[in-house]
Amino acid sequence: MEQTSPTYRALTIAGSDSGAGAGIQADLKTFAALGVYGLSALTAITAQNTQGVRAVLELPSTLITAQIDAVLEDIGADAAKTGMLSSSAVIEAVAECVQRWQLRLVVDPVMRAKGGDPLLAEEAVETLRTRLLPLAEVITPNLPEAEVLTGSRIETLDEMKEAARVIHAQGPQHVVIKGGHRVEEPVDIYFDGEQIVELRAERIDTPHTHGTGCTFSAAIAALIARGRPVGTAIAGAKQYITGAIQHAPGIGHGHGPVEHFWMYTEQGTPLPTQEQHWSPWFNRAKEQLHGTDTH
Ligand SMILES: Nc1ncnc2c1ncn2[C@@H]1O[C@H](COP(=O)(O)OP(=O)(O)OP(=O)(O)O)[C@@H](O)[C@H]1O
Ligand SMILES: Cc1ncc(COP(=O)(O)O)c(N)n1
Repeated sequence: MEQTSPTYRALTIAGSDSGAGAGIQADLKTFAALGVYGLSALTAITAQNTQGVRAVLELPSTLITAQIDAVLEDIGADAAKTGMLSSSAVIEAVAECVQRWQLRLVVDPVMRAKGGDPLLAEEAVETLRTRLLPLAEVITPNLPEAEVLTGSRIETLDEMKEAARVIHAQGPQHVVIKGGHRVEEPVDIYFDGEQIVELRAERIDTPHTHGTGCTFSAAIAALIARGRPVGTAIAGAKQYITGAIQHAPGIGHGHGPVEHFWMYTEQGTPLPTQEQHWSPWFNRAKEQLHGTDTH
């Protein structure tokens, strides 16, 4: 088959969310929505829904390394992102792979789920800081994560800007402090080592923000994989996550997921109702079916 455009590839190294709003599932949907072929290396399996995390199984580090090596030896990745890494052992294994494969890396330093359940062991914060932060091209802490990484309370925009500088000094080339947890507007602070930029958006009044951090960091990785400059990738990801929250389908009884394919919907109509988009191949399927005994 004739190839019309390059196939961009991005790898997510993260945990599975059975509710599919966050984690590896959110990342793969984001990659697909942004036209990037998504690869995945699972770090942990969680039994989770929109209301909370019920159980967690961390996978052996050797299996995590084996997944990364398997996909990179064969397919390769133009960019990668990390999500839930759960322990020092996992972080060590992932850092070793990132170095060996020279990956362009977006780190979402996931520490807790939206409902407060821990997703990273406390003992692992130091390993995250010393082993992974220096390898990160971009890091995207939310406010509580930035507080842990800086050891300071962060409330005001000035404190967010100071935190971005402190975290930048720990190794990442680009720092985005996410403001989703602010009571006021969800302003994100972006520092590239020289300039501070405020990324502004209106607060959307909704409980459905499960997986916003995963989706945001996956969008940055996807846009980097597509060859966009890092600053453009970050600003683009902010627009993308804002639209995804705006079009959240409103499912589940807690913090519901966002709509990853929002820009392909018409006025927010969910995709499955738009059968005209798939009518060419679906009509072929119906023709085949009508050619047999089963209707
Ligand atoms: N209610 C909202 N309205 C508009 N933007 C939001 C809202 N909540 C979060 N955001 C944006 O979504 C992105 C993710 O931010 P957030 O602070 O929620 O990350 P997070 O806490 O890591 O997410 P999660 O842990 O739920 O995956 C940021 O760009 C943030 O500004
Ligand atoms: C497997 C996994 N990874 C990351 C998150 C964080 O996302 P959120 O804070 O929206 O719950 C999560 N809940 N589960």
